[in-house]
Amino acid sequence: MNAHASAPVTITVTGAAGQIGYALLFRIASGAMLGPDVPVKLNLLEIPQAAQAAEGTVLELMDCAFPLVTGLEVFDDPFKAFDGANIAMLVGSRPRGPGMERADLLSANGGIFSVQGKALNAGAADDLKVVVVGNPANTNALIAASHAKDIPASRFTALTRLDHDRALAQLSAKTGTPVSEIKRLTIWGNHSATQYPDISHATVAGRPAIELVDQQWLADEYIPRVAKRGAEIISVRGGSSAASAANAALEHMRSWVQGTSDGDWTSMAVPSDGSYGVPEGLVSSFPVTTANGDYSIVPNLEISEFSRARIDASVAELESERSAVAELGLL
Ligand SMILES: NC(=O)C1=CN([C@@H]2O[C@H](COP(=O)(O)OP(=O)(O)OC[C@H]3O[C@@H](n4cnc5c(N)ncnc54)[C@H](O)[C@@H]3O)[C@@H](O)[C@H]2O)C=CC1
Ligand SMILES: O=C([O-])CC(=O)C(=O)O
Repeated sequence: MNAHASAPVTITVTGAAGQIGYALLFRIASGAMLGPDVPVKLNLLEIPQAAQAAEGTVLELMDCAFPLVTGLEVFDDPFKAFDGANIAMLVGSRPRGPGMERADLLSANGGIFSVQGKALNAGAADDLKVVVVGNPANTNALIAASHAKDIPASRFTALTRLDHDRALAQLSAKTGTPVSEIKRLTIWGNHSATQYPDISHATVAGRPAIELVDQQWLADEYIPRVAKRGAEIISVRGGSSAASAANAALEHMRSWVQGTSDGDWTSMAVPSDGSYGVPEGLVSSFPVTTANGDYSIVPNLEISEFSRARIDASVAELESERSAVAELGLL
């Protein structure tokens, strides 16, 4: 008799031999993403030069004897790796180094996502869910979606959960309140230094967050700290965030599949439906709730002038990235 109630979910992780891949795969295999009753088949995609290292990770995954793992395979061909994929976690791409902005990676990484969009279109499962982690994540998701004409663009999302979690952690530290007591925080816009971590609708232990902190701290310390945290990690750690990024990617997918809690929301970069004045189609971060495997942008939030200016600035950056990749012929 099959010990598991459900059929295995096929999860393709790209960049499997990289630092995020190494921090992510073991946790997915343990059931931390889809739950303790859901068997998983893991497809690991790498470039040919790194396929052997990914094979080494497979040996280690085997050695964990995870009861939920029903398959483990390494590929260097995206068309094979995405065949039948229910979930695609697009991590594989070059990280930035010190002194670079994420947008500097557009031309280096953009090409990866046009090919992967085509490969997903060719063979992924009908219920496909995609999260793009590789930077610049929002625009890479736009590129992938534009090459997957038969898949609804709404299935292509990008990771701003790490920014969301960083914003929670900083507000928790400032107010001396556990993160579990902080709700309704939002990351708007691009996963870049222009992102806007917004606490105007957030509550801390049931109280409006804006009553607990002063405006100067918010504008001069909190927002830049969260928005530039990636660069801070690179300078202190000597390499870009890995385990925290893997955790955020896992949480992004866990929320999408398992749902957000009542009275709270999370942040995901998703193709805009025109909400909050964000031009349709741009992959921009919004407050979202999730239920039954679908997400919805939280409607009708009041947007102050302070927030409006910041959302607009980040969206303008997304528009310029879209123009840049269109000029590179990547859309
Ligand atoms: N959205 C977010 O919040 C975050 C995004 N990132 C981004 O995630 C990406 C990966 O970061 P790391 O794992 O630290 O980099 P890494 O350099 O350690 O690993 C990247 C892996 O991707 C592989 N790769 C390259 N091209 C590929 C392709 N076409 N198909 C499959 N695999 C491919 C490489 O061989 C390498 O093993 C970077 O672009 C980084 O900037 C990192 C942290 C947070
Ligand atoms: O900053 C980087 O290049 C890596 C990243 O996206 C992050 O840590 O948020």
